[in-house]
Amino acid sequence: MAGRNFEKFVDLASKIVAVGKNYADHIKEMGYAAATAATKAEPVIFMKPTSAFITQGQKIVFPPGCKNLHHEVELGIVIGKQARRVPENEAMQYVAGYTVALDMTARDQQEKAKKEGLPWTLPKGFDTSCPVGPFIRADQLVDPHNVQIWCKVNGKLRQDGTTKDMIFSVPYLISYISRYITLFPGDVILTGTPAGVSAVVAGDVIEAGVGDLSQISFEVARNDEQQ
Ligand SMILES: CC(=O)CC(=O)C(=O)O
Ligand SMILES: [Mg+2]
Repeated sequence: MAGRNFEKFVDLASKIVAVGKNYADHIKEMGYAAATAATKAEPVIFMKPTSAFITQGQKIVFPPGCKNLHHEVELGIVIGKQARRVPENEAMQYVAGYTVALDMTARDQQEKAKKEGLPWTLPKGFDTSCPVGPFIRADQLVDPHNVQIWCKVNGKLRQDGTTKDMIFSVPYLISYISRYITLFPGDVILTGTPAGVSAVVAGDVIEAGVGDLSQISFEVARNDEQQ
């Protein structure tokens, strides 16, 4: 990790690994069955392509056919060195830092996929579905399990959570994911969203942050190819 510049982690990343159902209040608002001791050992994992990344100055664009686009604010973990089958008690050594991220979700298309037992690749992985903020060095966020994550739409607070409420911790997630998928420097893990997800329309401005350490502002645009 030493000597490597993670300010532009988006250019280094080879993948985005996302965690679902990591906050009990979001599990409840989505109408999912409550987490049990059994489900607690098994986080929900899905992926977004790196073409989903956008950074400040770019716009979030509705994917084709989507009529219900949701914001999900999440703490992003930026991986600092190759991680394969990492034990939980060593996992924090693999963290270069953090960022604020939006897991933009075509909710109507995700609900359809869920009903049909199909993957969430397009509802979660379309171009512009992963806006990210500035890099936060690991030493700037000493306790990633005690920081506010928030999201406003047009100045109105919609999500106001704390990472204290994550069901699966940062080291658990790195350890769990790296048992199956090797993580590389710059890769980003999205750690799940708290309650308050809601719909946005073209012209809305979404602001989000991890405490006051990393903040973003993105405008939502319609898709000009929209039928
Ligand atoms: C239901 C979801 O969309 C899962 C997810 O992304 C989450 O953050 O939770
Ligand atoms: Mg999410």
